Amino acid sequence: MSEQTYYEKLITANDRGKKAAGENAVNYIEDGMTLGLGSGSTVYWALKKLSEQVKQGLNVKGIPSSKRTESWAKNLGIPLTTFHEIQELDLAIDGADEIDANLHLLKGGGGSLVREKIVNTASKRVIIIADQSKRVAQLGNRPLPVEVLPFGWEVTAKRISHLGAHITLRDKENQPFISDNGNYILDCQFPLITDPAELHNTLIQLVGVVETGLFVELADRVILGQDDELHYLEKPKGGQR
Ligand SMILES: O=C[C@H](O)[C@H](O)[C@H](O)COP(=O)(O)O
Repeated sequence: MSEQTYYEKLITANDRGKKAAGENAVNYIEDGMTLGLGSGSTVYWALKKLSEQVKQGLNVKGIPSSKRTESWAKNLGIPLTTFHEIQELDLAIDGADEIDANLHLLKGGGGSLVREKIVNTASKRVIIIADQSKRVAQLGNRPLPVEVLPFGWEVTAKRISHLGAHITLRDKENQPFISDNGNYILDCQFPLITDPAELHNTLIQLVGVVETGLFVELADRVILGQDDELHYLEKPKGGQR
């Protein structure tokens, strides 16, 4: 079964929620905008809807946050640009693996966290789309993806484990998973994460760590879907980008 056919099966309420949230996010796109195109199965639906509007004459340009998104966008006829041409984007639309009440995110389930963070931080506004199951009281129910340099990854993993995490080197078909940037991903199961900013700041200082999947104060709005029903979460007042 192709990846696209798999996504389009829409078996569960959460599958249908991803579609509803992804399609709804396209309402925030205006003619002439430059877009950050996030990664994952929820973003797939946003791209599909966006492609319909592009066919009807909407003028936008996007920067994809993964090779997979780039290939989808090309197949769907969405015009692309690069950071060589433009360094600030109007709006990024991206998925997430966990979302807490402060709109802090845990991301990287698909291994695209580095490019996603570059794209999101380059965007004036970030809208996160997800099914309702991604909403959590506290981040860290699932392992935190951390992208690391392959050289000496064992040393980096040991240092992270000293911070209290159980580490698994992500694999794909019995080989280490390689990110779009040629790096490894360590899936780090911490006890629940009480202070995402502090944990990110600690991890990012370790030599060998390229980026963490903690996205703190980056999301401006979250659209959560379950079946056809949508719920919106706004960044708490006083939050900064
Ligand atoms: O690396 C992957 C990304 O962070 C995705 O945005 C995240 O895993 C959510 O993916 P999905 O929409 O497939 O649940």
